[in-house]
Amino acid sequence: MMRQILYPFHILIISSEASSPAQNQTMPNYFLHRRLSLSLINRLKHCCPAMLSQARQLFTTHEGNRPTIVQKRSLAILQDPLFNKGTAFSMTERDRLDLRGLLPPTVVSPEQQIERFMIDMKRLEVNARDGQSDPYALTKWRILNRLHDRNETMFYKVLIANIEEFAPIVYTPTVGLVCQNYSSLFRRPRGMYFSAEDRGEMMPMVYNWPADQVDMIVVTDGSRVLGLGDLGVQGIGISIGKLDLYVAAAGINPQRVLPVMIDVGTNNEKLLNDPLYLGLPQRRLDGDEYIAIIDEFMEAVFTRWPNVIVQFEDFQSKWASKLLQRYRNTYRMFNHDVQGTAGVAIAGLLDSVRAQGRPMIDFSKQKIVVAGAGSAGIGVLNAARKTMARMLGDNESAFESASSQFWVVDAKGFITEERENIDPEVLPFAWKVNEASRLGLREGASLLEVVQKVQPDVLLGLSAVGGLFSKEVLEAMKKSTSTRPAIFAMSNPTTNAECTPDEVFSIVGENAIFASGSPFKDVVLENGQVGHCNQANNMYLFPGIGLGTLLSGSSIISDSMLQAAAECLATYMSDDEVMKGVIFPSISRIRDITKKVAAAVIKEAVREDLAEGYRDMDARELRKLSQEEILEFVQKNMWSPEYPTLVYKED
Ligand SMILES: NC(=O)c1ccc[n+]([C@@H]2O[C@H](COP(=O)([O-])OP(=O)(O)OC[C@H]3O[C@@H](n4cnc5c(N)ncnc54)[C@H](O)[C@@H]3O)[C@@H](O)[C@H]2O)c1
Ligand SMILES: O=C(O)C[C@H](O)C(=O)O
Ligand SMILES: [Mg+2]
Repeated sequence: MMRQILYPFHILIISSEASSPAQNQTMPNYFLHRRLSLSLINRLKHCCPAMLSQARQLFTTHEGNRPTIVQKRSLAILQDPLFNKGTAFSMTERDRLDLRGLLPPTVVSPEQQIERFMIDMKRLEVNARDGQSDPYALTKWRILNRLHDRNETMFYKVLIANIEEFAPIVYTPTVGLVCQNYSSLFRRPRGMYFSAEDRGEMMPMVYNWPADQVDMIVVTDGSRVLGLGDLGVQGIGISIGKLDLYVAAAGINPQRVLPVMIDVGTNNEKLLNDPLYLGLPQRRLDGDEYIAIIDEFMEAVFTRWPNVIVQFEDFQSKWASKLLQRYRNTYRMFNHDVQGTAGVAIAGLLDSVRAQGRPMIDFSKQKIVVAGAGSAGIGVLNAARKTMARMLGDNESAFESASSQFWVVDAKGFITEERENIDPEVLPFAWKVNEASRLGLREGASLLEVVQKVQPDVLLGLSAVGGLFSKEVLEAMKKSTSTRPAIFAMSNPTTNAECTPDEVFSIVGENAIFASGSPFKDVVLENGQVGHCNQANNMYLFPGIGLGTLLSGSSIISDSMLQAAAECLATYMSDDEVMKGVIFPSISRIRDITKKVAAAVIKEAVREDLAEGYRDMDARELRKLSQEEILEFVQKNMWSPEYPTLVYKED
C-alpha cells in the first residue's frame, strides 16, 4: 500500500526536478523537494530496488543526452562562456559544481533568460530605427558581444531565434562598423592573432589554443574588409562574424571554431597614426616575406588539426586568387569571397532567368555588365562563364561565345584588350578593340555608356563604390532587353551598395529584380505590391560548404562541390516565389538552406570519390546513403544551443 502511494509521488518529484530545473523555485522550496526526494530514494533503495531503477530510468530519459563532464567548478565555470548557464543552473547542478551562493537564488528557464535579454534589447529600439540604418546597431553589437563573452549557449539561442534581426548586427553591415572601431571596442580577446613578429614561432603558438579539436577556421589578413579597405588587425571582427554564422546556420560546435587574424601590418595611414591601434604599427609585408608567413600559418594549423577547414576571407584581390591556387590542392581550404560569392551570384542570376518565365538554360543568352573586377568580380565572371559554357556544349567554342556575354567595367572604365598592364585574370573578359567599337564602345568607356550601348539583362556591382548605379545608369537600364531587368548591388556594407531598392523600383520599374549584399527592407510599390529586396550574400553558401566538407571528410574542396552548392541554392526557391521576384530565401530559413547545401556538397564529394567519411560514417557507408538519409546525417551532426547537464570530474 505504502509502495503504491509512494511510487507516483516519488517519480513526480524526480521528474519535476530533472526536466524543468526547479524553475522559479526559491531555496527553501528547493530544499524541501530535495530532502524529500533523497529520503524517498533511500527508502526505495531498501524496499523496492526495481522501482528505484525505473525511477532512475525516468530521470535519465528526462535529462536527455549524457551529461557533459567538466573539469572546472565554482567561479571558473561561470566565467567560461562555453559552459556557463548563468541563472539557468539548476539547484542540483549548483550543488554539484560549487556554485551555491555565486548566483542569485532564483532558477530561471533558458526561455525566460532570452525573454529578459530581448526586453532589454527592445528597449533600445524605441524610436531607434530610421529606415535603412540603425543608430543603435553598434550598441546592440556590444550587448550581444557581452552575452557571447559570458554565455555562448544563450548567445546562439538568441541569435538563432532572432536571426533576421541580429544577422545584420553580428554580420554585414554592422560587423563592418565594428571592424572600423575595433581597437576602441576591444574588451576580451576572441580567436588567435598571428603576426609578422611571430615568424618561426607559429607551430608552438598553435598549441596555446585550448581546444584539441578545431573544425573551422576563418582567417583574414584584414587587407580588404568588406568594401571598407585595409583595416589591419581590426579585420578579426570579420572572422568572428563569419564563424558566428557557421555556428548559427551550420551548427558547427562553437567549441571547435577558431577566428584568426594574420597581422602583417597595414597600409591604412589613419590606423598607422592612431596611438590606440592594436595591430603592428608597420606597413604591410609583401612578396615572399608575406607568403612565408601565410605558409607558416597553414603548416602550423594543419599540423595540430589535420582535419580542419580553413576559409580565407577578405584578402585583397592581389593575393586572394594566388593563395587559393597555392593551397587548394594540398589543404582543406577555400577563398570565400572568390568562390562563395560566385556561387551565390550564379544562383541569383539563374533565378532571374526563371523570373522572366524562361528556362534556366537561357542564362547563356543573358547580357551581363559587371562593375568591379576585383577578387569577387573575377570569381563571379569565371563561374558565370563556366556555367554558360556548360549550357552551350562545354567545349572551347562554347567558352569563347560565353565570354562575349560579359562587359566588364572597373575603376578605369570599360576593359578592352587595349588596357595597359591588364590583370591576366581579367584578360579573358577584355573585349577586342574592333568588336567593342562595332558596339560604339572604346577602352575606358564609362559605366553609363556601356549600359546605354549594351542594354544588358543584368547589371551586377562588386565595385565597393556606394551609389555607382546612378540615376542615369538606372534610367539606361530601362532600355534593357529583358522583361525583368536584374540589378545586383552586391557590395558591402550598406553604404557601399551600388544603389538602393527604392531607386531601382522607382527608376527601372516595378518589374525589376533587385538583390543586394547587405540587407534592405522590401519596398511598397505604387501599385500596392511588394518590391522584394533579395539579399545576395555568400552567407547562403559558406556555412553549407564548410559543413558539407566536414561531414564528407573530403580532403579538398573541389570546383564540383562548390558548383553543387550553388545549384542547390538556385533550385531552393519555388517557381511561385521566383515569379514574384523573390530569388533568395529569407535569412530565417538559413539553417534549412545550409542543411540542404551541405547535403549537396557531400553528395558531390561522394560522386567524385573524394569523401573519406566522418566519425562512425565511413566512406563506404556514406556512399550507400539515399538523399533523405544524407539530410538526416547532416541534421544529426548540427549542433544546437541546448544546455547540457554538467558533471564535475577532476583531470
Ligand atoms: N555580396 C557578397 O556576397 C559579396 C561577396 C564578396 C565581396 N562583396 C563585396 O564586393 C566588393 C568588392 O570586393 P572585392 O574583393 O572584389 O574588392 P576589390 O578591391 O578586389 O575590387 C574592387 C573592384 O571594383 C573596381 N572599381 C572601383 N571603382 C569603380 C568604379 N567607379 N566603377 C567600376 N568599378 C570600380 C576596382 O577597379 C576593382 O576592380 C566589396 O564591397 C565586398 O564587400 C560582396
Ligand atoms: O561578408 C560579407 O557580408 C560578404 C562578403 O564576404 C564580403 O566580403 O562582402
Ligand atoms: Mg568577404
